[in-house]
Amino acid sequence: MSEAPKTRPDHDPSCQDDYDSESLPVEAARARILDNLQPLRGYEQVALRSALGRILAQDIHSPVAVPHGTNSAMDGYALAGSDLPADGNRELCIAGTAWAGRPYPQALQPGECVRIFTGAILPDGADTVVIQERAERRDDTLIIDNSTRSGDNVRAAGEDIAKGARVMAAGTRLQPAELGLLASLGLGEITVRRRLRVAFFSTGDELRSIGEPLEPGMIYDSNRYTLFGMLERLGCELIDMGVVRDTPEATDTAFREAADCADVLITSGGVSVGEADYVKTTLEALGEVGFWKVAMKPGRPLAFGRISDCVFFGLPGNPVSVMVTFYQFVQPALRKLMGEAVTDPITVRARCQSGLKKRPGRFEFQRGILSQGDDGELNVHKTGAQGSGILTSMSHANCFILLPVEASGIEPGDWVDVQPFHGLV
Ligand SMILES: Nc1nc2c(c(=O)[nH]1)N[C@H]1C(S)=C(S)[C@@H](COP(=O)(O)OP(=O)(O)OC[C@H]3O[C@@H](n4cnc5c(N)ncnc54)[C@H](O)[C@@H]3O)O[C@H]1N2
Ligand code: MOO
Repeated sequence: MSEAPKTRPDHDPSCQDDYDSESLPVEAARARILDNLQPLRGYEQVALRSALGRILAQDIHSPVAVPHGTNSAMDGYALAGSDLPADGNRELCIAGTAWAGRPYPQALQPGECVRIFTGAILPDGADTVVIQERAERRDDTLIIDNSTRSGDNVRAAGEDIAKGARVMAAGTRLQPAELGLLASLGLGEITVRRRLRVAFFSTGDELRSIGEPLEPGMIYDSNRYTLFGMLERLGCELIDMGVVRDTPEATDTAFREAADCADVLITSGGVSVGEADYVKTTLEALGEVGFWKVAMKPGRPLAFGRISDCVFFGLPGNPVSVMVTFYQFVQPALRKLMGEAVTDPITVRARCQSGLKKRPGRFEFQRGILSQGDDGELNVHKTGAQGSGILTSMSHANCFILLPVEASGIEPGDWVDVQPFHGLV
């Protein structure tokens, strides 16, 4: 019987590393990227239904008050607050009906009320609605008690949005609530930022595309699919350049092509120090390298630079490193280029239920599963082995466990900072 291979669950063979002085701290790298980028110019007019996920180009000021008129929040009877009894009961004359969309056309006289339905405009002279459960109708007479206060059950004109008020700021990503809000203002066409054109390719002679046979030593190219998903979600216009061979010539040609047609180029692999890693040297030859090493794990070799006007990100080849560097650096950068108002992702404190191995000197983004205990406390545990090639660790996770540079390991029961994927990925 053959012996099963020996595995060390906490051992990460992809990163047996010391962090040299050239590695930038995570925060400095993020700042260096964001400080270097400005939102790109270019707007387009789109129909409201095509605006989902797009970035608003201009502030929106409301052309109308919302609600448009003062109206009833409940089914009942509209009357003047001054006709409410201070104590005991009171009889009022029911003068007519106000329907939603068909207002009662006259002003109320003292001692009168009208039958009213939710959403119907209050007639002149009325400022209060008595709900039907608190009133008794006898033919055209209404008997009310003293349980209603003046102004009850009424939605004032403009209580949600005053006419002329700023309802949305430029830089807002339009979500379903915003589409509804814009529709409530009667706006059918919206000015949004143009889409960002992002070219991407994988490097590596070991990569095969889906459908091709896998010869020994070959693997399927997964990074282009992860990148596709992350970029598509952000609403980018994608230019998928496939797999580029590990040669200086092929890398040079691909860089030039991308720089001609894209705002941003993202590559994966070939950014480290191996003989076949041509990304950094090609970037140096054709453009400028901002930096290429960050004191983090996973994702230490991360190149940032420019080829003329095209912003460049060279992500490491390891599949987890691609995702971590994308979410931590590329995504905020793309958002800024798109003109989106960028906010930091939220972090929460959680009690760590796993022991976590870590060496000081680099920031680590371990993958975790965050849950809430019966006592309401947040707990997190890691998703098994944390190697940079173990993509299931991202698929099973719902958060990053953030381990700061100086941390040297976590004992079960320690508190840790956690960045939930919700809103991030
Ligand atoms: N002597 C050193 N070796 C390495 C260092 C180092 O500092 N000194 N850094 C290590 C770290 S950390 C990483 S991360 C990798 C990054 O290297 P590259 O960006 O050059 O990436 P590759 O060598 O091309 O690939 C790494 C790994 O990922 C696999 N891969 C690559 N592309 C894909 C893809 N599209 N889909 C799926 N998997 C992919 C590739 O086969 C390798 O296994 O370098 C370390 N080495
Ligand atoms: O595998 Mo490396 O983990 O990107 O830092």
